[in-house]
Amino acid sequence: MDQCAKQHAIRAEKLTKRYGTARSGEVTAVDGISFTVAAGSVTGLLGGNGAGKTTTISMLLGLLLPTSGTVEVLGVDMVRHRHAALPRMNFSSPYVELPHRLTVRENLTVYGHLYGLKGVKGRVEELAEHLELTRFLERPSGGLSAGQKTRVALAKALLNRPELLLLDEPTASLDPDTADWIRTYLERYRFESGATILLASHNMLEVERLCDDVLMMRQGRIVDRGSPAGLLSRYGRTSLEEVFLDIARDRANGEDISREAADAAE
Ligand SMILES: Nc1ncnc2c1ncn2[C@@H]1O[C@H](COP(=O)(O)OP(=O)(O)OP(=O)(O)O)[C@@H](O)[C@H]1O
Repeated sequence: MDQCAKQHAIRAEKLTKRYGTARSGEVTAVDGISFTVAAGSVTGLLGGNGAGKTTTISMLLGLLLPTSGTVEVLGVDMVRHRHAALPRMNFSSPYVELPHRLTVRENLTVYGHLYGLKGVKGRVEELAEHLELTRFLERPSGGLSAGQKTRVALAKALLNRPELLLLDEPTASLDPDTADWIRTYLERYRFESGATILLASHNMLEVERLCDDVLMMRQGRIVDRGSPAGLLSRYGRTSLEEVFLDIARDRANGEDISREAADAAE
């Protein structure tokens, strides 16, 4: 592995995705973005509804082909050789449901076999214990609460001990207590495994707490990036929520910030 791949878990160059729709013509969901994600970091992908976060994550996973540009994950070109990277990464989203009728154990076991794991039974039980799911293992997945489903989705995403974990809104629609539990779990997982985590989130407190680095998207472009503390100081704000609103509403306080932001986003 070259030095670059060791430093960067993700490297995207001029990544673009256009969707063609019969009714409204072409939509440019991701518009020539270039960015890196440092290995071992927790990086937040932020932006308003429709900014292009899910499309970006789908290209990182190799689920969507870019219209143009390149994307490298763990040193692997995801357009040409994604099968070399997929066993080393995983993904969780509250919007992707596991088959409802299968029990939690059956679902996790099926995924364990799909990932080609050895010792699937033991791994399922270990994760069930870590994520406090043991008593739900024989229950159909469809009958679980949102918080329980999120923990099952996370267990599925951790089965193969991923070096890169992509999370789309990991605490969406969870109560504050359950959301806090998930965040604490993710902090511990990152500390213990050294994994890289890229998370898309609309929860600014979550991002301030978990992320070392933040990529801000608007209309398919990365319009700023930096550490939460760096962004607060650059925008002269006391919370990331205010920074988010400044960026989402294109309300940079004077030209200096616009220029600094453009430099940071490069
Ligand atoms: N399959 C598709 N066909 C056509 N347009 C799409 C498709 N998927 C997404 N889009 C459009 O691409 C743009 C980016 O969508 P995307 O889902 O990536 O944004 P997002 O940042 O994840 O939004 P949200 O926070 O609402 O989930 C939007 O304008 C959306 O309408």
